[in-house]
Amino acid sequence: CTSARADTPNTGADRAAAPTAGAEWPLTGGDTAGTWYSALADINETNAATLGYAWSYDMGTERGQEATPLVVGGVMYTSGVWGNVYALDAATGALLWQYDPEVDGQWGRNACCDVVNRGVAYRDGTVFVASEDGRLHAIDAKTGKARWIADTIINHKQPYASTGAVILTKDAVVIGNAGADIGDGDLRGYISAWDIKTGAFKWRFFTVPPAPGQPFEHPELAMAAKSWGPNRDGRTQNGGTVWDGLSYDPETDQIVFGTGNASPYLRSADGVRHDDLFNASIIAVNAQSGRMNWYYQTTPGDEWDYDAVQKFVFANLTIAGQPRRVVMQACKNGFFYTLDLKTGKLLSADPFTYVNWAKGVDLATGRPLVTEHADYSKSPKNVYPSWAGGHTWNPMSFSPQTGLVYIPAIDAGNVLLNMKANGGSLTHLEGFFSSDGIFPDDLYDPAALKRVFGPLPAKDDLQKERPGVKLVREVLRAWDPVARKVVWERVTSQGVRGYDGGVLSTAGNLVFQGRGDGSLWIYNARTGAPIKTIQTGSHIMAAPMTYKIGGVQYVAVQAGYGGSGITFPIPPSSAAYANRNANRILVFKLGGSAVPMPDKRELPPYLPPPPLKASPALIARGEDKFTENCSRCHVLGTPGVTPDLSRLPPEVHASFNDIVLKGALAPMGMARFDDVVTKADVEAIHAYLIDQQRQGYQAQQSAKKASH
Ligand SMILES: O=C(O)c1cc(C(=O)O)c2c(n1)C(=O)C(=O)c1cc(C(=O)O)[nH]c1-2
Ligand SMILES: [Ca+2]
Repeated sequence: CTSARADTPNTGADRAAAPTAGAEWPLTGGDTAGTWYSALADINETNAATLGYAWSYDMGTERGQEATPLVVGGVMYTSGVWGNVYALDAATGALLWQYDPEVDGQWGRNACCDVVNRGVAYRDGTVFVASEDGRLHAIDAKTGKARWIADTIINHKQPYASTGAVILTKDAVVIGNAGADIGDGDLRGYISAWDIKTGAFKWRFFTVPPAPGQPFEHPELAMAAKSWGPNRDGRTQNGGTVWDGLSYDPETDQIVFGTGNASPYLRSADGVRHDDLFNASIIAVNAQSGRMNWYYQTTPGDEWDYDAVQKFVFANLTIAGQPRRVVMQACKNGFFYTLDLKTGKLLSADPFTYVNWAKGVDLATGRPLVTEHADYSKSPKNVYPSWAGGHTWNPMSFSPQTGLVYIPAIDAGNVLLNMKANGGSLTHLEGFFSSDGIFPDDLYDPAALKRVFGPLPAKDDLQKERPGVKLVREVLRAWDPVARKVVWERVTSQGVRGYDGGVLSTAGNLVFQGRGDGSLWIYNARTGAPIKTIQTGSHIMAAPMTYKIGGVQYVAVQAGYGGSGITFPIPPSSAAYANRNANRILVFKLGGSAVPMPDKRELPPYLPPPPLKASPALIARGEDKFTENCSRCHVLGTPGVTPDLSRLPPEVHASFNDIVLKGALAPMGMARFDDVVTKADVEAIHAYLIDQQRQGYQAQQSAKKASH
């Protein structure tokens, strides 16, 4: 079902490691090789300039959209926030059905980076999705009704979530999960396999060993346990979540996946950085047994949130004169890895973006040559890449036609600090443990951060490392995996993070990528010359895909801002700053029209704040507690993905304690926090918010007066 259609040229398919997507797009990544490449060439470099709007579908939500839709049998299947599934007529956009997994809003807290979902899987009339709460749903593709549901989470007290796309092996559905950045570091990452027909449990592979003294669930963990050093407590020192990048290679019957960071980041009890297997590793397991075939650790003793979960691409490459079937990854840690798919042998590891945490990778040992600069335990360091990664979940694309990999790279460092040692008022930050990683972007203001985080380096000093290059930017890079170098590149945003999109390439010699500013760019795949730009008015983070129905080739992409960007104010450059953050599926065709713009964003006015009698000390404590527990999702005084808490209406003020401590708004996704904040904390947070509202209200009233 994944073969290219006869009416489409497929010039480079000999270099692909799996049948290429054509009229249909049956897997999230287009094919089992995960190339995000299509053999369709009706839209090509000679006519792409006439590409325009065909149809769109408003998904009814306003958060991050990260999935790539599938098209099978004329129907588009895709997922949105919480794991909602949509089935649409792929020619018209008419909704056939929508499936709501009915996730308890309390689970929203477990998602470090928004309640996103990265896609569905399809086989023989059934659609599979992982909902945000880690349940696996098999849905009848005709009716949209559940066939079976399996709860894949082993411990509901720990902050597990699931955001990645599931994969299908010959007879199983395989699911990963998330949560290695939050809580106190108590959860263990794992993947699990479930019978594709019945949903019955088959096997589970843990990525880190159990606590010392506990029995190993499978033999690989005995070896992993030896790499943790003598002082691991095992209760809080874990990690290794598989939150994206699950791949299945039918030829070797292997599942290839990456594991997330170790948690917490700074956890060494004896001052020594231990490897801590299998954190930040690439692993291949036998799809039948779940037993490990090989592993390669990208970032031993990961202290930088360098999850190795970025999506994999399988390809046939000639390396050093030898034909090889390889697995490639542009890792969060800034290195582009090429490994032999069968054996896991490391073939190359080269920086595809600016890197200063390691000097390189020793190909003989496979180990990175970690620099002193990477050690932020004693003083803050601007470490490249940032915790967001040199490349993250946004799909890269491999064109077997050009032999190039198109990487949406994040060329940014982050000021990492040990909060316990830096003299700030805060020593713990939810989502970062006792570290923090601050982007030195155009808005970076060390003076404003000093009370809470302690002294931080001045921007001018950081700039000296790379004069003339913005400290935060995003760059689309065409990477030659054989010559191991950049062939062309385009800066897609700079100054502040653009949260630009994933990539699609096609046999029409085209590369498609959306940007945070709402534009969809189409490039010549060989040269990088821009062919066409379409303004959509919607922030695009996800990757486009393409399909053909009734003789017409379409390009589709999901739009919506959120993901890890939920933590920060929406950047003024984002389309979601000027316009409503409408979650839309946007579809294009040759000769199409202009895209209808979403409504303009309207900020609610500041209402008069409730009376406040609070000491400056209480307000400062409120700022600390807000930063520690609330700022992962909420912003103040500026557009955000979730409500701006400096503009609360009277009814929210009246029930503030019940919302935070009793979950009064849990059905809307605002979880209760009574296990981490006390009533006194909530009073302090509320005082801080009222004070923020007072400042906003006063500024608004003076502006009104001035304009009269
Ligand atoms: O370690 C983890 O469990 C985990 C999970 C997730 C996630 O599930 O979205 C992200 C991260 N880490 C992470 O480090 C990260 O930068 C990130 C960005 C995003 C996103 O969707 O934009 N998710 C995640
Ligand atoms: Ca992580």
